[in-house]
Amino acid sequence: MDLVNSLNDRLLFAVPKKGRLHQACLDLLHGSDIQFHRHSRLDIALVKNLPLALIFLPAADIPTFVGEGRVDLGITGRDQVAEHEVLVPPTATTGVAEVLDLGFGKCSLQVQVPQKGDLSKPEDLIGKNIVTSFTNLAEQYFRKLEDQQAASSTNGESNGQTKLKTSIKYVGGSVEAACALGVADGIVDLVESGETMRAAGLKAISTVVDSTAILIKSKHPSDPKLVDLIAARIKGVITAQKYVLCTYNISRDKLDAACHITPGKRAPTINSLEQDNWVAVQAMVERKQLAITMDRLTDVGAEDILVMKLENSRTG
Ligand SMILES: Nc1ncnc2c1ncn2[C@@H]1O[C@H](COP(=O)(O)OP(=O)(O)OP(=O)(O)O)[C@@H](O)[C@H]1O
Ligand SMILES: O=P(O)(O)OC[C@H]1O[C@H](OP(=O)(O)OP(=O)(O)O)[C@H](O)[C@@H]1O
Repeated sequence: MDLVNSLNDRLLFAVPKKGRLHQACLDLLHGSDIQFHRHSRLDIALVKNLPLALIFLPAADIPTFVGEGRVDLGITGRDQVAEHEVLVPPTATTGVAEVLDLGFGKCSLQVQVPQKGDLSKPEDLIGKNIVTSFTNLAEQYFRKLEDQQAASSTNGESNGQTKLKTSIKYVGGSVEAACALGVADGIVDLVESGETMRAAGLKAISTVVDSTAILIKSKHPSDPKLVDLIAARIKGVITAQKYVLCTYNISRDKLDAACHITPGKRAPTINSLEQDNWVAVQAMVERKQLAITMDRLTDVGAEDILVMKLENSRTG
């Protein structure tokens, strides 16, 4: 099969080929009924049931391919998009547009320094050595810091474009080792639980950007209708993961209090029961609020509270 020719007339969708976002993306594709078979060692997979091809790329490269318009859609971290967009002028016709926040892959890009030592605030790192995988964001961050410092020492007159005093060096991974190895005074790296940072004897002193995985599209996708369809399917899966369906019985005189606790996405569904003055209520509840919602429903007199997992959804 001539794989490259069979990409013609297909929407191209980039997915992280490895790393922290890979499995969650595969689960999302599965939930969206995007069916494909990926041959081993091949980074392209044709989708069987839609005019779509998946391109498996490193998360860091996805904003470039989507931003240049070579690929129509992609999933990557907001941090990676921010790193790429630093170099895209605001008026450019290239670059990416965010379609949807996917909620997973939560982490923060933070400035970190050794726990033991004299460095305690970002300004202390001006003129020192920084190691990071996010050189554009780090340069932008320290440029702003240096400009602010220059402006305050010259009563507001900053000359803006002088050479950066802080040295920013790129490494592709294991950034946290740089301070212990004497290569850096501080690092700019991702933190989720903070375990990696603490294990390396580091502490965070500032946040450059907060991140989650996002669905992005090029500014001129080849098939905007198909982009909308894929986005709607993915949104359906994300919403189904975020909410559960809660049902309960309650007497009519307590209904107002109960509906206040479970207002649903639009409004709760209320059906009369055969028993006088009793109704059955059905409403979507955010999964993370579930336990507290059930406690409060019980307090106002709800009975027979049942919770159901959502398989998929299409909501407004
Ligand atoms: N610890 C983490 N917790 C949550 N999300 C993370 C974490 N680390 C990274 N991410 C997200 O995943 C994206 C890809 O990072 P990751 O380090 O997994 O990629 P990679 O360099 O391609 O993979 P690998 O590190 O396996 O070579 C990051 O840009 C960020 O958005
Ligand atoms: O706060 P934590 O939960 O410890 O997670 C943060 C770590 O996760 C990522 O690295 P990853 O493990 O993906 O490997 P890498 O260093 O090769 O990028 C990131 O670069 C941090 O090192």
